[in-house]
Amino acid sequence: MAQLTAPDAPVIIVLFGATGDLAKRMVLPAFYTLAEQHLMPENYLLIGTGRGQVSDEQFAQHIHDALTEFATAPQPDEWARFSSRVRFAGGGFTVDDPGELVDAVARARQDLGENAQLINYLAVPPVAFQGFTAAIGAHGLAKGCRAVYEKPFGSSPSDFRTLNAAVHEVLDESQVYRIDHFLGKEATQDLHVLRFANSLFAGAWNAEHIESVQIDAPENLDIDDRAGFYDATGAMLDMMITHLFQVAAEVAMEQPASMDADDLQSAREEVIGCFRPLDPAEVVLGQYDGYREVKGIAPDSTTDTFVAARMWVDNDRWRGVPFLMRTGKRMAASTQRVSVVFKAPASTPFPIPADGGVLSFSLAGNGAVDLSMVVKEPGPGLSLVISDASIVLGDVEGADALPPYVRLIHDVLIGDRSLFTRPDGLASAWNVLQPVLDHRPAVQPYPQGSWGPAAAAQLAAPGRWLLGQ
Ligand SMILES: NC(=O)C1=CN([C@@H]2O[C@H](COP(=O)(O)OP(=O)(O)OC[C@H]3O[C@@H](n4cnc5c(N)ncnc54)[C@H](OP(=O)(O)O)[C@@H]3O)[C@@H](O)[C@H]2O)C=CC1
Ligand SMILES: O=C1O[C@H](COP(=O)(O)O)[C@@H](O)[C@H](O)[C@H]1O
Repeated sequence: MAQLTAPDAPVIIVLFGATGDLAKRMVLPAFYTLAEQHLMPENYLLIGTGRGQVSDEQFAQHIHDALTEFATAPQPDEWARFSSRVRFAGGGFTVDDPGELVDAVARARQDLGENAQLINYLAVPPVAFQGFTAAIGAHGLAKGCRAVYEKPFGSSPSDFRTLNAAVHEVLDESQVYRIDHFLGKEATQDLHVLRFANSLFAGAWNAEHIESVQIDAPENLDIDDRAGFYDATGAMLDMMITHLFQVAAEVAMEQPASMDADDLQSAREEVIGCFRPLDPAEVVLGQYDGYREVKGIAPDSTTDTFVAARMWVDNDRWRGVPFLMRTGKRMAASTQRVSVVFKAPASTPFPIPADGGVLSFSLAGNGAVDLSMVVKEPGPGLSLVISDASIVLGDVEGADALPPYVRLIHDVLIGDRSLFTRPDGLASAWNVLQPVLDHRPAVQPYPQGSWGPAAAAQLAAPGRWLLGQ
């Protein structure tokens, strides 16, 4: 891959939700990493904003604390350079009252020049997207800006449509960057690279050769201190309609005309239009035992902390191939694996073990690609066994893997939208979910540390989930 470079033009970043959970875990450490790796432009300012009154010094200290807790404690020289570019504009930001933000941006423009690229980063809960977008329009911060929206972009099909229309009243689509950080993972990008660069897989990437696709993202994590957000969201929206659908689209898409941002984005987002609306009978929802006792969760909550689904892709390439998806909190393991299970050969001169041909991608960390194959057990007889070969992406020669938020924020800085989602894809994703929203399956309990409700195993029949059973 081409070496990443810093943009030339000065940048002003306005970070909404700057003292929130996502900001401290991911976004602020990502900006610091970009600065440390000389991937920020020479001149930039980072303006945090929120409803409270926070001084520039307090905000800088907040970032320092976040780096120390969630990344690594910054080196004094680098920190001095970074912290001198940090500001905070408090007092909230609404259509009626811009608080301190408009003045802060005006001062930043005086310092950096009128040609500075403005980036509005909305690291706030989805419920706040619309109000901030309207205020960005009302107070003159929309013209020429790039606007980054966290996920989920909307909380229901109608909310998505309303939000999308409200965003387009203020911003042109080309200004909008909807983040799905699974698209920024190294191994997710290998889903398309490996396939389109190796004829070994390109020719076999279809229903004739593939038996099933499994996208499995169990987590043993709890909901930490995100009870309010999580109880209103649940696993289906937090993970499935967002991350797992985008990863499914990376597996299922047709070859893009080129690797240009528009072509890659089109190939991925268009195939979501072929995902068949889910049959509620092919969806299992679960809630782990003890969830309702978590602080901040309603005692009668029916929120899903687990979802498993069997989805079908209605096009010639994928007809008849189940896409099995599963994710949940407080499960037996934390892993993120996409497995392409190849069919056994139609005729063989010997009986072969099951599950021999599996190409799988570990999306966690820097990622890995694993191939399991049937081989002869070395020795005198003809005994067949399954053996694995693994490519750890971080060990590939020349590897300089970037964490997903670093990669995606860098893409925003240089104006590359290829790894961001598009409204047509999101509209299709909501359509796929609609039957389950209309006829929601009952939420079944499951023990903490398990693989979810027993009914989920049935979705994989006559096969099985490769992980955990
Ligand atoms: N946390 C995580 O691990 C991840 C989060 N995300 C996404 O990031 C976004 C932010 O999540 P997270 O940081 O956890 O959320 P938080 O609940 O921590 O909210 C972030 C900040 O947004 C401001 N805020 C909250 N509610 C409102 C409101 N109604 N109106 C105006 N401002 C508000 C608050 O700032 P103040 O009080 O200063 O105004 C708050 O500190 C969400 O869309 C989430 O889905 C995505 C991936 C992972
Ligand atoms: O967006 C989210 O993703 C995380 C999992 O992300 P990763 O960084 O571990 O790959 C998930 O735990 C969280 O609930 C969800 O909001």
